[in-house]
Amino acid sequence: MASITFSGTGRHVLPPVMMVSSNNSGNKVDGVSIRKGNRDSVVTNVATTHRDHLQVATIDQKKQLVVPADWENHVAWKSIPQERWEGELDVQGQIPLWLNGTYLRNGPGQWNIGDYNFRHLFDGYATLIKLHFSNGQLIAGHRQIESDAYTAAKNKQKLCYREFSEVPKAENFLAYIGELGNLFSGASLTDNANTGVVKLGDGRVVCLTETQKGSIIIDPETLDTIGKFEYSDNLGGLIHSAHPIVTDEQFLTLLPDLINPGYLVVRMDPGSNERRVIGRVDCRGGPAPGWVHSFPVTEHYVIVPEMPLRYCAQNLLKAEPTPLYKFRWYPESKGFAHVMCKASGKIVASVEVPLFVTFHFINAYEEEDEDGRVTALIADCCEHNADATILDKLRLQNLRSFAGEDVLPDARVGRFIIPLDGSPHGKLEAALDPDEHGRGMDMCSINPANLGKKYRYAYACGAQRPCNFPNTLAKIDLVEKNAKNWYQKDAVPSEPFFVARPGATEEDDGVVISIISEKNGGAYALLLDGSTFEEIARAKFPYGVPYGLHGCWVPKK
Ligand SMILES: CC1=C(/C=C/C(C)=C\C=C\C(C)=C\C=C\C=C(C)\C=C\C=O)C(C)(C)CCC1
Ligand SMILES: [Fe+2]
Repeated sequence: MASITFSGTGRHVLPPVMMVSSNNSGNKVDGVSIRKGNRDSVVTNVATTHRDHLQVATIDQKKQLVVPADWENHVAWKSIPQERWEGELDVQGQIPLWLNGTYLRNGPGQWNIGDYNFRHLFDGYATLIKLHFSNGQLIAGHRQIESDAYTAAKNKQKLCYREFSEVPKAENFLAYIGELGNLFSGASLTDNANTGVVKLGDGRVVCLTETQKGSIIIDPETLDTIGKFEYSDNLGGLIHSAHPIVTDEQFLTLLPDLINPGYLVVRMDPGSNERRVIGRVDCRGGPAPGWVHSFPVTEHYVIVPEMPLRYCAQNLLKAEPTPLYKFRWYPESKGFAHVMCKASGKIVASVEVPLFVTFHFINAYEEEDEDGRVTALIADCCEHNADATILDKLRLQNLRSFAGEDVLPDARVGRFIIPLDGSPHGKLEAALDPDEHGRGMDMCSINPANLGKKYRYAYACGAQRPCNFPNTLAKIDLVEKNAKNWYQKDAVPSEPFFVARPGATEEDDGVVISIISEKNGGAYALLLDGSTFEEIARAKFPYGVPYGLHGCWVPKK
């Protein structure tokens, strides 16, 4: 393997040892192996170019290694240094004594196999973090999820499954033909459950991604991988929404149908592995269903968003990523919102809406007239101004290279107004002035007691510009239409997750948990007061924790 160090004049801290690697002869970070005791010597096989103040070192295309000179400092985009860890953290401030339980956060935390570097944020192998709160104390830990994709990569030291942007290279033509077969059967799709984690009504904790096979049961205490969550029905299909709606009573999700463009709306009861069909929505645009990373519900309805960013079979088959990865933007196919009655499965509205791009719905509720009749549904989401280029902005090279440059596309709280009176069109507008949260907005949570109901507060990551990635935590007041923002220079915070105080009557009575990755290689757990949005406690990790995606709360039994 090429032994490389960084060119340029800056000092480089020796990065930590990587796990997906069998070679212990040198230190490695994201596959970059560095000769011990000789950290500032010459790069092998690497060309250095200068872009403004940044030095970008690139290696040959086959290895895809792109190492900006300063990326090694920001721990947000750096693979986690070891496979597992657990220990008590020193707490500055006061953890509320009522906060007893475990916060779990999932996300892609390992972006390399040996010296092979992944390209996209969403490619990384799932890293599960826990923060266990008990009587004011905090035990933290992390562990890699043992998916088939991760285990195979570790054992064979190569990519074996199709990730978000990474595709295993076929060794010859026959292998390529076999690969195509594997793609159609789903065998080559990843089960790398790196996106979310949910606690089902029966207590099982499941990590999820977009593939159905990437539903993996874990132990919330030890973070052990228990095994696959096998759906026992015959509904088939390969993908589902990465964000099911999960309550103590039910699990609702969408199964996109790529053959006959549409979606099945399905429900699963606690204790069961069998999903039952509530109803089906046929797409109104084509040629494929829109990507449904998430969807919203109200008390009585499921809203099926049909986004013009649609799954794309050709792109799924390609060996090299396209700018929109497995998707394609079809503005001419338009955007729609379909409304299905949860009880009957009937579609009660299907309206055309302005073009939109969203990964995450925040919440939805029913608007009533004075006689209590539901006249419209309101659905809020993190909306990227109908600009799908956000996907490419989340390439690791962009995240690592453009820190501090104002390249994050604008985003807003997109509010859909979906009439139920038979009108053919719905509306989409900003729920508040996007400048309130720096025109950046994603990774949201609410008080779960308000799921599907009229609500006032959303917590999300926002932006303090200039930035290339959301870098604040925002408490958004949808009634007063303003936001409180938490910001710390060079910090990359993950999704602010709201935990309600037991017995609370106010919507924002609780704490907000986030994990902050720091430029200097550090990381800490942060607790903000859900009401004042002031810091109440922080606890430093003894090692760098990268950025992660979504979390859940497992209360003490
Ligand atoms: C989409 C498909 C796949 C994989 C998807 C994965 C692994 C993750 C998607 C995660 C998303 C959309 C997270 C969104 C985060 C948004 C952020 C941080 C925005 C910030 C901007 O302001 C498979 C599994 C490869 C299968 C095909 C489809
Ligand atoms: Fe998500």
